[in-house]
Amino acid sequence: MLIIETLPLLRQHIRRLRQEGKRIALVPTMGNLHDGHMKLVDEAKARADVVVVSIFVNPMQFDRADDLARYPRTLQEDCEKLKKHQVDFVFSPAPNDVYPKGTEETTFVDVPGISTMLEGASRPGHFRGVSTIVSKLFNLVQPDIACFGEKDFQQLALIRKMVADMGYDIDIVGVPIVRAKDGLALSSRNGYLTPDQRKIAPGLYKVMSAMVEKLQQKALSSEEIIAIAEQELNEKGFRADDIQIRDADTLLELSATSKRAVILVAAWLGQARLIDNTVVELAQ
Ligand SMILES: Nc1ncnc2c1ncn2[C@@H]1O[C@H](COP(=O)(O)OP(=O)(O)OP(=O)(O)O)[C@@H](O)[C@H]1O
Ligand SMILES: CC(C)(CO)[C@@H](O)C(=O)[O-]
Ligand code: BAL
Repeated sequence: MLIIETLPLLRQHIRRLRQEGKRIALVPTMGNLHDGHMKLVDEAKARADVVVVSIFVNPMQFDRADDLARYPRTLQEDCEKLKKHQVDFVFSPAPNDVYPKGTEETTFVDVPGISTMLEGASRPGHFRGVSTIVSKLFNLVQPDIACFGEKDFQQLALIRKMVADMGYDIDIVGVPIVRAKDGLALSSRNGYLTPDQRKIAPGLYKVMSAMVEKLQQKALSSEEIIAIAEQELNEKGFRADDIQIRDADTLLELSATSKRAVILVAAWLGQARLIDNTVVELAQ
């Protein structure tokens, strides 16, 4: 496994791989890798000749300086895990090389609509940062496929629209959420939880699962289901942030023609803002 830190060296290897006709998969990450990331890596491995994992804590997608400063950086442990999964290349560039002019003055990619709704409204500028860095990674790595987790449901929708709108010839693979045995979706930010908070954390999945049942029973309106969920979360010790039931295909409000709903939950637990989601097929 080769760890590459500079853009010219990465370009050199990509040029060679393309000349050799290799099929390249990209797995973009911010590091502090867990089994969720490894599932992305394994999917990539199964679909390509060469796997490139990028590890870059992208300053442009953080709307809060404290969130960026404390984001866990564990490059050595990450590389050991990736080596065990037979990854070929780790790309771990320095922020100054990715953004030589800083993040304010640089050219950006913005996906209208999706980038300002839901998580985009809670985290202003976040999705502009995501679409810009992913676009830059696509240009550098020139992958045939790229894997993203369904845990970041809106991010996956954003990337799919960017790829369609910009005409990238890249197959986007969505990978189902990997959970701990107690239901908690794996996430780097789970590391911010104290042992007591970690015991409360699966409550987010439980409340979300109860929302699924209520939605399928059709006895309550979406507003009523959301209000109950907020109350349940707050009673468990969370601070409910944003709870939504949307059309899974458009991310807009549910309508009579919606085929699938997505329940999106975001709640604070101590220092961690946890997110989760689940898709519900709607009987017509
Ligand atoms: N539990 C999971 N199951 C499946 N995919 C995941 C999971 N957690 C993260 N991913 C995916 O891994 C990729 C990199 O995510 P990232 O490095 O931000 O990790 P994270 O654990 O989501 O961290 P964060 O705390 O920032 O949310 C994204 O495509 C993300 O959706
Ligand atoms: C896709 C991504 C690596 C871009 O920085 C990030 O948003 C993430 O980890 O999901
Ligand atoms: N996995 C999403 C990246 C972020 O929270 O910034």
